[in-house]
Formats: sequence, structure tokens, C-alpha cells
Amino acid sequence: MATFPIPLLDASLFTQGTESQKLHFANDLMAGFKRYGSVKLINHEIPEETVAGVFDWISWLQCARYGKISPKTRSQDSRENFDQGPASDLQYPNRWPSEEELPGFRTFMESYFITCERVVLYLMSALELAMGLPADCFHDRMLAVHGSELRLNGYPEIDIADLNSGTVSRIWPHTDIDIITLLFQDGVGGLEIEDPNNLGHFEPVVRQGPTEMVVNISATLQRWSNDTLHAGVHQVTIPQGWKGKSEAGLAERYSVPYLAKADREVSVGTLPEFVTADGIVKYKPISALEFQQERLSTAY
Ligand SMILES: O=C(O)CCC(=O)C(=O)O
Ligand SMILES: [Fe+2]
Repeated sequence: MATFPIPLLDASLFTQGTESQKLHFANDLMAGFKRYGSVKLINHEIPEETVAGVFDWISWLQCARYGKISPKTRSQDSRENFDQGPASDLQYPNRWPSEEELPGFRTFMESYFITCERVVLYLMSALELAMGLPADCFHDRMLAVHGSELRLNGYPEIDIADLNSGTVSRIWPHTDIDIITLLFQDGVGGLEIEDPNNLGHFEPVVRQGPTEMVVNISATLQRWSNDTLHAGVHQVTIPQGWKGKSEAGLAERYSVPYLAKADREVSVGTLPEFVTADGIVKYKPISALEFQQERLSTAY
């Protein structure tokens, strides 16, 4: 089966490469985001055992039906999730299970969160380079008190007939509200992105290796960049190969998105660097926190 050709990029060209390899990666990243709203990364500095460790934790939480994983009721998503913010967030602190209940969980997850933060920062540096922006343009807006979110998604087993009924989905089409999202998915399938050149048409994002990371543009970057980049619309539905079947049980599915958000007090309106020569400002200033609250019921 031909897969939607989202570019698969080698991030080590940026983190360990020469100046010209860095520029090459940055330009490919930008081109992929412009065409698809999404790229896939390998050699991103999150080791295979760490990715496997996160998936072990989700399946463990699912088995235990641990209290913090609560069924998602909004818009009939058949999904459960565990959300974690930065350890430094005193305004909305994380609530952790005790060490006796889940030994090692908090330590692992806090460390994983910081690893994701690091990946996001070098990707934002790459975008600054590709766009010819000052080196701190994005960074300055995402280093203080941000509400970034690490999510452990569990999609329970479901009957295909339920998904075919049109009243329930694993996750309905949406954009994320953050800056960019890093996503690992298991091998079950079902993730799809809308082709920006063919709106309304969704293409599967098939996982080709266990450490392959999907990176999506989200709404904040669309706003900051005054629509230079567009947030990628995505959904999770019936996997390829299962479509057209009327009676079958779909296996449970797990995914781990890290949603990198702007500092809460920072504006998510158009950045001065992106105001066009004719002065067009598509997005008025509003703080990241207000934006989040405004879109809470309609976005992820
Ligand atoms: O499960 C997935 O692959 C996507 C999850 C997602 O889009 C989200 O949590 O916002
Ligand atoms: Fe999403």
C-alpha cells in the first residue's frame, strides 16, 4: 500500500550535523510542514527503550484502570487519557499516584517530559533558521511558565460497527491548540491527517518503525506565523485494511502526544516578525491561557 508521503526526516542532521546539514534539515522541515502540516522524524534523541517504556506505562495504567485515566465524554471520542504538565507548574500542579501505588511512574514521566521539551526546542530553532528569524523569536515565548501537556491516550477495544455508525470516533477531526505536537503511536493504526491540498480528504499516517515520531503544526504556530504555516487537521478512525468491514472488533490502541505550548502570559496573536509589508495582522493579541480557555470545548 502506498503511504501518504509525509517526509521522513533524520533529526541528527540538525542536532549533530555540519552548518550546511543543519540548514538542509531546517529547510526540509519547513517544506514538509508547509505541504503536509506534518513530518515524521527519526534519530530525534528519544531512545527506543524510552519510547517502549512510555507505552509500557500506558498499558499498565489501562490494565489497572487507574483513577486518573478518566473516560473522555466530549463529542463521543472513544478515548481515555492521562494528562501531565510541567513539574515546575505551581499554578496547575500535577496530581501523581503515590510511589507505593506506581513505583517509578512519576520519575520516568517527569524525565520523559523534559526530553520532549528538549526536542521541541531544537525543532523551533530549526524553524527559526529556515524562516530567517532571530534565534530567540520562538524560544523567548516558550521558556517560562508554559502549560505544555504530555498525554497518554488509550483507546479501548471497539466494535467497527460503532465507528461505522458515525456517532462515535476514536478521535474526531481536530487541530491541537499548542505550538507543535510530538506524537508516538503504536502499530494498530487509524491516525489520519487531512491533505492541505485536498481539504476533506484524509490520508493515513502509517507507523513504519517503533521510534518514528510524527510532528504536527498546531494552532498557536499558525497564529504566530500569520498563516505562513497551517495547523494540521487530524483524526483517529478505522485503520486501513479494516475499512469496509462491518463486523469486527478493533484492538485497543495507544498513543503519546506531547503538546508544546506557549508561556501562559505570552500573546498567541500574529508575531511582529510575520506582519506582512501591507500590514495584515490576521490574529489579534490574546494570551496563551485565554486562548486555551476559549478553545477548551472545541480543540485539543
Ligand atoms: O492518538 C493519536 O494518534 C492522536 C491523538 C491526538 O490527536 C490528540 O490527543 O490530540
Ligand atoms: Fe490531536
